[in-house]
Amino acid sequence: MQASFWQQKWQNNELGFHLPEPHPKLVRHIKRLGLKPGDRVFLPLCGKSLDIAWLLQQGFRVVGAEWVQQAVEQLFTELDVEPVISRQGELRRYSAQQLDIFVGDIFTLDAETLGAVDAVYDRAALVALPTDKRALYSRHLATISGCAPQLLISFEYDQSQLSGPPFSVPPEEVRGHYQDMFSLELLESKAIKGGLKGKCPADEQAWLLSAKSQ
Ligand SMILES: C[S@@+](CC[C@H](N)C(=O)[O-])C[C@H]1O[C@@H](n2cnc3c(N)ncnc32)[C@H](O)[C@@H]1O
Repeated sequence: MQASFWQQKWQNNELGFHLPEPHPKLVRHIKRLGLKPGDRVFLPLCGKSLDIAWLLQQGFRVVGAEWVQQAVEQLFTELDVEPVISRQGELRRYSAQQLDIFVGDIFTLDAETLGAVDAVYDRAALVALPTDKRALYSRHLATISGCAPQLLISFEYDQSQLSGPPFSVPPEEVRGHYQDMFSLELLESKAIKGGLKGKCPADEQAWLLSAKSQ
């Protein structure tokens, strides 16, 4: 997926992925990340997800990465917060109290720029990337986050029935990306009511990834 694909989605307001409420699996499973108030949670490919506002309300700090500036501007408008905008290498950083969003390609974000994170929450990030990018992404994410514990939400469906994104990333693929660095626990797997995009039978899965001790 090129930047232009996502730019167009945002420009045309084709935001089927954007939920009108915090993701129920985040709300249900956040405790498993073992976070304390003030801890910093990283949301790769964050869009303007309402999960961000929810995490801030729970007393966490949030850091995100998002390619499309329009998405980030909408996020800050909807939060009713004025960002301080600065340049950081190839990225722009939109900051406010407790919140940093890096605007640009996540693959250009390094650990130093990202800063310390206590957990990663991946919803519609791994599954938004095409096959050839997912292995690169999972390694990059683990590297820049220092193998922070991760709550990952993925989809599994018959890829021949629907072209992504979101792509089907079945359990064996999730394990293939992460099992050398993390212990994986499948927290839940449930059929999506009405199917994915109202068309295709699909399961949505929540995973807890905990770093293996070195
Ligand atoms: C499917 S949406 C999910 C957004 C959000 N996580 C949510 O749950 O609503 C994927 C988002 O990732 C952004 N994106 C795609 N590729 C990216 C990349 N390489 N770097 C940063 N953001 C990217 C897109 O612009 C889009 O907003």
